[in-house]
Amino acid sequence: MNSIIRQRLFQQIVSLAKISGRNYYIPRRALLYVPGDDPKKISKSFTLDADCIALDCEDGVAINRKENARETIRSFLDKGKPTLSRDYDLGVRINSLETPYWQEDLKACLTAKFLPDTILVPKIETDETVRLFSDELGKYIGTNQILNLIIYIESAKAFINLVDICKTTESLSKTGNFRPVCLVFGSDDFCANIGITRTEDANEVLYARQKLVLVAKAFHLQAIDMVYIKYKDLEGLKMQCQQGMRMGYTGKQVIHPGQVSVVQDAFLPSPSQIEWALGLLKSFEEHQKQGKGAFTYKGNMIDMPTMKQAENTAKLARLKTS
Ligand SMILES: CC(=O)SCCNC(=O)CCNC(=O)[C@H](O)C(C)(C)COP(=O)(O)OP(=O)(O)OC[C@H]1O[C@@H](n2cnc3c(N)ncnc32)[C@H](O)[C@@H]1OP(=O)(O)O
Ligand SMILES: O=CC(=O)O
Ligand SMILES: [Mg+2]
Repeated sequence: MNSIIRQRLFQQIVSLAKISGRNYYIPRRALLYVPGDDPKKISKSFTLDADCIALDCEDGVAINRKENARETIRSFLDKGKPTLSRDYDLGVRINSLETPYWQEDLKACLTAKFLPDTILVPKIETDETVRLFSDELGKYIGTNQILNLIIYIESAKAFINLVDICKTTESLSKTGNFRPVCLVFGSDDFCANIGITRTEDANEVLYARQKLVLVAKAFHLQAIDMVYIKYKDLEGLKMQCQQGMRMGYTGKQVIHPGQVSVVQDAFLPSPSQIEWALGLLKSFEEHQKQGKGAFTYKGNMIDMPTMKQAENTAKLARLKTS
């Protein structure tokens, strides 16, 4: 029941934003990977209600299927983006710019009859890579067309260069034909890169996971959390979503249909959190009028920072639309 109420709330907010004509923000709570060489899975992905579908040319596709993946993706794009009951983001994850595949991947999707909404670029390690991507994009699409760009940070070197990567991306986007929208924490590649393996509590990636959020927020980007590869364990997935959300993540990568609704539910505030936030904000306003900066609400001392936290909760839904 709670999830139905939250889903309705979410829909209402999206509709309101559209009516008011504000710049429409695409929420990406679940970013679902679909192997690009699997037409059956691609068709299925359009039935799953995921906020973001990433047709994958990269690690979900075997080396000897790269060509097949880009051709399959192109044939789906040629048919046009399927209209679903609500808006979603349709993207293509190309291969890393360090590989011999990425230019063909980009060409295949940018010369299709209909463009994807978004290009997801994995394993970006330096701002030079962003320049290279921007130049290549400019060969195919005009200045009146803007694609969303999702950047993957998944190595030690990428973390060292993260601020430069974001600064250059922001600056190039002012004149280029892309708009940076998200940073993704590629935890699995990150672990491989620094020579460790993932554990259930994810303590080994804590610093990197937090750093990604910090920089994403500084550049007004959405932060997409790591994949939960034990895809049949939905309780574990929910706990990891809540952990990520508490850190400031706005969404999570998913690999299986069963993960979509768990993640999308987890990345909305619960009705009780919304009620708490709205009650607190009302009470704050009344106390301000009485000249009281600090007061008690439901047993807790409230002042300006707590009010701002309540505002964050109340705005979370609005954040998805502004
Ligand atoms: C670290 C990273 O880079 S993560 C990104 C790269 N990895 C990926 O993209 C992996 C994506 N996921 C998958 O390929 C699959 O989910 C697997 C291999 C993990 C499991 O696949 P299956 O054994 O087919 O799972 P399962 O049988 O439970 O699937 C149930 C249904 O969902 C479909 N399905 C499974 N995964 C997906 C998906 N990612 N997208 C769309 N549909 C899917 C199956 O085709 C099947 O459909 P059906 O019931 O109509 O026959
Ligand atoms: O691309 C994602 C990852 O975890 O690696
Ligand atoms: Mg990766």
